[in-house]
Amino acid sequence: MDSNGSIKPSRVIPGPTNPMVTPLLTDHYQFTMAYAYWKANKHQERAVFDLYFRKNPFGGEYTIFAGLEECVRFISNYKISEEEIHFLKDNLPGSCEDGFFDYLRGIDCSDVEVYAIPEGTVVFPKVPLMRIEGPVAVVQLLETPFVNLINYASLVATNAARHRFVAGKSKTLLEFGLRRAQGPDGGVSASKYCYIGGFDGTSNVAAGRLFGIPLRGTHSHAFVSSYMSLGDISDKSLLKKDGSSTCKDFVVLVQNWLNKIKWSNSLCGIFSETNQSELTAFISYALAFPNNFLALVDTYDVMRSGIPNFCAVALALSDLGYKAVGIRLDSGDLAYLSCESRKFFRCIEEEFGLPGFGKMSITASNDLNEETLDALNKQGHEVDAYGIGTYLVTCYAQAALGVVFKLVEIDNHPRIKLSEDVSKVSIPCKKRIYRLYGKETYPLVDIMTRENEPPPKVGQRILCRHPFQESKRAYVVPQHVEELLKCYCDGSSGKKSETLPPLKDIRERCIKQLEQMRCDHMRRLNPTPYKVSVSAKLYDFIHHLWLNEAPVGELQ
Ligand SMILES: Nc1ncnc2c1ncn2[C@@H]1O[C@H](COP(=O)(O)OP(=O)(O)OP(=O)(O)O)[C@@H](O)[C@H]1O
Ligand SMILES: O=P(O)(O)OC[C@H]1O[C@H](OP(=O)(O)OP(=O)(O)O)[C@H](O)[C@@H]1O
Ligand SMILES: O=C(O)c1cccnc1
Ligand SMILES: [Mg+2]
Repeated sequence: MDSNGSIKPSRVIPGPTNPMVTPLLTDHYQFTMAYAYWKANKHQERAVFDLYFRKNPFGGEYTIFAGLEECVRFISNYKISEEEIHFLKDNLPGSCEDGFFDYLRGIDCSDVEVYAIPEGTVVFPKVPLMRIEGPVAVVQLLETPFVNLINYASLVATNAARHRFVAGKSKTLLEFGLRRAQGPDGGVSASKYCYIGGFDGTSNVAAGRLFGIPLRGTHSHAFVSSYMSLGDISDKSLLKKDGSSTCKDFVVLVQNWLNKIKWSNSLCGIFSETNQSELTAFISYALAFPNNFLALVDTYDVMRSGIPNFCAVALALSDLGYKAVGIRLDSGDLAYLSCESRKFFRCIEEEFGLPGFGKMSITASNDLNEETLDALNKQGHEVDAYGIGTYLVTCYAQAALGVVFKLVEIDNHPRIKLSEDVSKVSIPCKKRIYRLYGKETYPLVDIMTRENEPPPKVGQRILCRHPFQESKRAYVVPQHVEELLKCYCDGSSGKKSETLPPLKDIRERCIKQLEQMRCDHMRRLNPTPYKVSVSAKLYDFIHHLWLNEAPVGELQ
């Protein structure tokens, strides 16, 4: 790592985060195909594969590309162990010759070139996110793990970005999904990629340690209901924040405040007796964390118990020089309850002359998703932070991104995959991708060209064609041209490869990228599709190859 935390290509790149990511984490057919290539002495033919997806998820018109670092870590450490070779021998047809296993033993991916769009970039359908070039048998073995590593990562990062879009820039977003995620890898991956997508923190301690994501959390209903009465508190003393003296009985101080609130001018009549087990839990938590007091206020009754109890403890803490953090609401009408809680806090601020009390932080949770966040915005609310779990990490609204890995060239021969469904026809050739920016600062169109075409130039008009629809085309005079595919693994070609940036930089890139998109691509309802095009030369070539490969039908 250098001083910015970047991993230099000349240094050792660590293995994948998940130790389950090994050469065997692939489909059986990749090994049988590898054997058939080997048997036909075709295994060393140089193949180019594109990894891309066909449709943006969640009914949107953009996707966040994520998972690249794990792919680079995987192939930089690729080695089939002796024990794995034995397993393969036992599990491939007995007719497989020993020479094949010697070949597998020698594979290390050092001859595989990986070009990719930087992780955290906003990307679009059909555009290769990664271009993988190497011996056909080897690249074929990489298909399944690469698709696996990109699919969920990009899906959940996009989901996070969409939640951020609805919540707004100023809100704190916390990922609380570990318990509901699809297994341990789902949980840890969700924390990593939601952070990239714009979340601020996670409750997942393992993810905090692995990736340095800020750890955040409150407490649960079980903590509140585990206390019975004020008698549960044995040590009632609390040292003042400045260390000058100790309050011998913090419980009495809290009780006095509760009484004052109850009979105050502005709050009189809102509540009578609050729940004493809840009050005990809050006091206990404040004694443990006087600097970080945040209370879950909905266990019994938010306005008649949770909020007054919280305020009494916060005011007592304030007497001793501490500043409470705020509350969490986890049920009921979150718009209404957040507004009522805010009113209560403001009354306290005014009544007792405590500047800042009205701004106490309000966190909301409970089955939140894009729709509920949108509904809260429409109704008006006072929530500062959201804790989001199930809908976010399980990608409840869409289960998979549908990433594919298609052969586009072998031994310098461009290849195409045809389909009845035009959207499924692959775009042949080893390609370069450019993002063209217009007069305003936002991107206008992505254009794919053949590898050896001259790149688009600033100020020079270029024809951008829809890859399959003849009539859809436009001239563009770019004000800025960005080549998207960068070299991450040089395949021993000696080309300069990119460093793997730290997670924070990927997150920042993602946030900046989203900010520069034209807003009609981003809106939730009927967003405008972003244009993805090919050069005139590539267009002609696609259709030439298409005609060449498609058999002519015969009508009878
Ligand atoms: N103001 C609101 N507008 C729209 N949806 C809301 C609003 N407030 C909360 N919600 C959502 O409504 C749902 C309420 O869930 P549910 O009907 O299970 O009640 P609950 O509040 O969880 O009750 P309990 O926890 O007492 O069973 C949650 O998905 C929550 O995110
Ligand atoms: O609601 P999610 O978006 O999944 O966010 C995480 C949830 O997990 C916790 O409670 P849990 O759901 O385990 O219990 P509860 O529903 O009984 O509060 C927390 O209180 C949140 O409600
Ligand atoms: O810290 C929290 O409040 C939390 C963590 C995980 C799930 N639900 C809530
Ligand atoms: Mg819940």
